[in-house]
Order: sequence, then structure tokens, then C-alpha cells
Amino acid sequence: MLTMDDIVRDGHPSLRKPADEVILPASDEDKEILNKMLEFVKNSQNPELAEKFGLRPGIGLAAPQINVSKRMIAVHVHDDKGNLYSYALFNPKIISHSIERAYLPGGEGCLSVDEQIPGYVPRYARITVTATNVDGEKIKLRLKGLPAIVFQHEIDHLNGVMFYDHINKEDPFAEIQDANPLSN
Ligand SMILES: CC(C)(C)[C@H](NC(=O)Nc1cc(F)cc(F)c1)C(=O)N(CC(=O)NO)CC1CCCC1
Ligand SMILES: [Zn+2]
Repeated sequence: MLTMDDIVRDGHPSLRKPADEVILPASDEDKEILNKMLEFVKNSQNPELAEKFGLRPGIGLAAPQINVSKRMIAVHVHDDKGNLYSYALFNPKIISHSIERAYLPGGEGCLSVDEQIPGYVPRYARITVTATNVDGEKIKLRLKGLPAIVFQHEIDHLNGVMFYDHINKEDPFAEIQDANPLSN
């Protein structure tokens, strides 16, 4: 199973390198990696396993974070209505988004960033994502709320973008145009 030791930290070149498209149909190796990524995120939310293996409670993970420069993400998160969004995806792509933006009022963190970096991270409030799931099926997702935030954070990782790249350097908590804070 993956542990925090498998997660590279800020400063590692893999986090700033645009990841390569996964050739489909995916190889057994790529499927194995993607399944392990989703397993990690699920395990990290299990108090016993998190405690036992020292896992930070994650809600998403991108392949560059385990030093695999391929366009693969795993997300396991509940929205504010308690609906579970659990996905292991190849080549996710944001094909459209709202003008309206949203942000987590407490700012964002990252499994690859050990220190707190304060500030609002502007995200699109709603996005439409296409991808191929681990079983090879093409899917289209319309997302809002926390799931939309997580998908944008993970897809950023595939493009070598870190959450703090989006924070206003002059005033980290400056009001964001056309944005609403998420009530998480
Ligand atoms: C880095 C860490 C703090 C562990 C973060 N978890 C998180 O934000 N949990 C959370 C947030 C809420 F708003 C409500 C709630 F119920 C739980 C996380 O997993 N990630 C995943 C990551 O680093 N992927 O690369 C960072 C998140 C910041 C915004 C989306 C993903
Ligand atoms: Zn991250």
C-alpha cells in the first residue's frame, strides 16, 4: 500500500513537470498505480489506518505526487450533502467551467506541502470534466462545491501547478471577483 513515504514534497521536480497523457487502453501497470492511489486516499480517511501508518487524511491525489509523471488522479470526497465522489481517472480534462468562482474560506493545503501557506485559492465554482475511468469507460462529470475544488487542485498537479501559485501575493486574503466562499 502507498504511504506518506511515497509522496514527494514541494521542491521535487516531479511537481513542476507537466504529466504525460496515459496511452489508452491503459496498461496493467498504470491501472495498478491508479488503483493504489485511490486506495491510499480511502485508507487515509480511515482513522485506524491513518493512525497506524501516519497518513494525512487526504481527499485527492495526483500521480506526479508519487513521482509518476502521468495524467492520473484519484478523488474520494463527500460533498456538503453527503454524496460520495470516489473516482480513479485517466486523462481528466476540464472541458467547461462557470465564470463564477469559489474558494475554501480556510485556504488550501497539499499532501506534498508540509507547511501551511495562508490565502484564498480562487477556483471555478462549477466545472465539467471528461476522463476515462480505471475500467476504461469514458465519463463526463458536472461538479460543484468541494468536489469541484478537489478536481481542480488535482488537475493542476498534472500541469505542474501548485495551489499557492493562485494566491494573491500582495494580499493573500484579498476579495476574489465573482467568488463565493464554500461553506465546508
Ligand atoms: C492536504 C490536506 C489538508 C490533507 C487536504 N485535505 C483537505 O483539504 N480536506 C478537507 C477539506 C475540506 F474543505 C473539507 C474536508 F472535509 C476535508 C488534501 O487531502 N488535499 C489533497 C491534495 O493535496 N491533493 O494533491 C488538498 C485539498 C485542498 C483543496 C482540494 C484538495
Ligand atoms: Zn495537492
